[in-house]
Amino acid sequence: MATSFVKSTSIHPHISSAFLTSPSNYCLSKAMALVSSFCPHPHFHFTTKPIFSFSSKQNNFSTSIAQAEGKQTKIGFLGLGIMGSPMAQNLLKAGCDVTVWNRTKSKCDPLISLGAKYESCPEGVAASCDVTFAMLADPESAVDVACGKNGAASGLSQGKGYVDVSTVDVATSKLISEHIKATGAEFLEAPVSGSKKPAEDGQLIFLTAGDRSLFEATSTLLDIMGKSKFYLGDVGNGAAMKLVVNMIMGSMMASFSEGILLSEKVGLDPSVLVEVISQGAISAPMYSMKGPSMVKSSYPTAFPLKHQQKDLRLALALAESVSQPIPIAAATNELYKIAKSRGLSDQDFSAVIEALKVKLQH
Ligand SMILES: NC(=O)C1=CN([C@@H]2O[C@H](COP(=O)(O)OP(=O)(O)OC[C@H]3O[C@@H](n4cnc5c(N)ncnc54)[C@H](OP(=O)(O)O)[C@@H]3O)[C@@H](O)[C@H]2O)C=CC1
Ligand SMILES: O=CCCC(=O)O
Repeated sequence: MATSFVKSTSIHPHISSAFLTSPSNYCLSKAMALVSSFCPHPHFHFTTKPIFSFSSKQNNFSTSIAQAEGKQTKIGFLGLGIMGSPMAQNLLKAGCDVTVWNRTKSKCDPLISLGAKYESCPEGVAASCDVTFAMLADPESAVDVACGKNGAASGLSQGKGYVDVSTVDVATSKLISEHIKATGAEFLEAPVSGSKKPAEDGQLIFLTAGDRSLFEATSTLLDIMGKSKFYLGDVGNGAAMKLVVNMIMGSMMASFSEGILLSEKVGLDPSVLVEVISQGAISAPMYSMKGPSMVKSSYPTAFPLKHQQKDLRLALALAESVSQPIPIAAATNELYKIAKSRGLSDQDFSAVIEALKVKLQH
């Protein structure tokens, strides 16, 4: 059965909710929540450098105890793209000991300047860390980084953990899990819902599955990077949930694009359409966030279009595997393929609207 956990801010009875929700106190309240949600693990303890002094009577844990033990958890992060960079940065800002690697080394530099350590290959990161996170583009890169030459698996052993937060398909996640577990290490898949801004704000939603003990041991870290986490059972369930969510999202964006262009063609102001939608039953943050720039044909990249098409492709294969018809998603996938063929791969997925633009015939 799935279990969901929302980060709690009811830390201390004497701290008012106004204090906790004040922007200037948000980080403090979040960090306090994290300390109170600490879960012990048989092999390693996740501790962060104290950014303030706080003890929780509930679990008898305090940063000072962890310091006295002199065992700061070492966290690895592989893949520093749009998502990986802010996620790793949030771990660093929370005081964690972070070691990074990225295929293009220059993307490590901003994190190194914030205090991150660097290793020259995934194997080196996994060997030097207690738990290693991976945020990679697609199934191919996720497998390569985890299981390839000098991949993370070569540096793993019993007592370590590997958490893959990339969006991949079920078979890929199971394959990675098998390789990781063959080393004696634990595995958790944990794809995320939420884009660039939620990643920056530590507001992601983790869809996890795999070793429950690793889920519990890393919950403090997931809470630094996210606002909630779901534990969904066996490896593959997190990947499947993520693909279903992104299949819906891709179709929503395609339908929204059609609406914007149709409203314009019949002489309506598409900005007013965006406003009307925002007040009604079909309102969604995505429409309000992306609509105004789409109306101006501007697509600043948060979620690259190529990744949305990848997710639709993987969702179609998932549906095929269980003979579930998904005709809307199939048509939507074609639209994203057209957008890719028009050179829009690296733009935001909202640029799919460009695939629907036709020149008027006179
Ligand atoms: N952006 C978003 O809003 C969200 C994205 N996701 C998912 O998260 C994952 C990462 O997304 P995002 O950060 O946006 O993507 P980016 O394209 O910005 O980053 C991709 C990362 O994968 C690395 N990479 C790509 N190919 C390889 C390879 N062959 N070997 C090693 N490393 C490789 C890139 O390295 P390099 O820098 O060298 O290119 C980079 O670090 C994807 O699975 C995506 O679907 C999930 C939720 C939201
Ligand atoms: O995989 C990308 C998801 C983007 C989002 O949830 O806003």
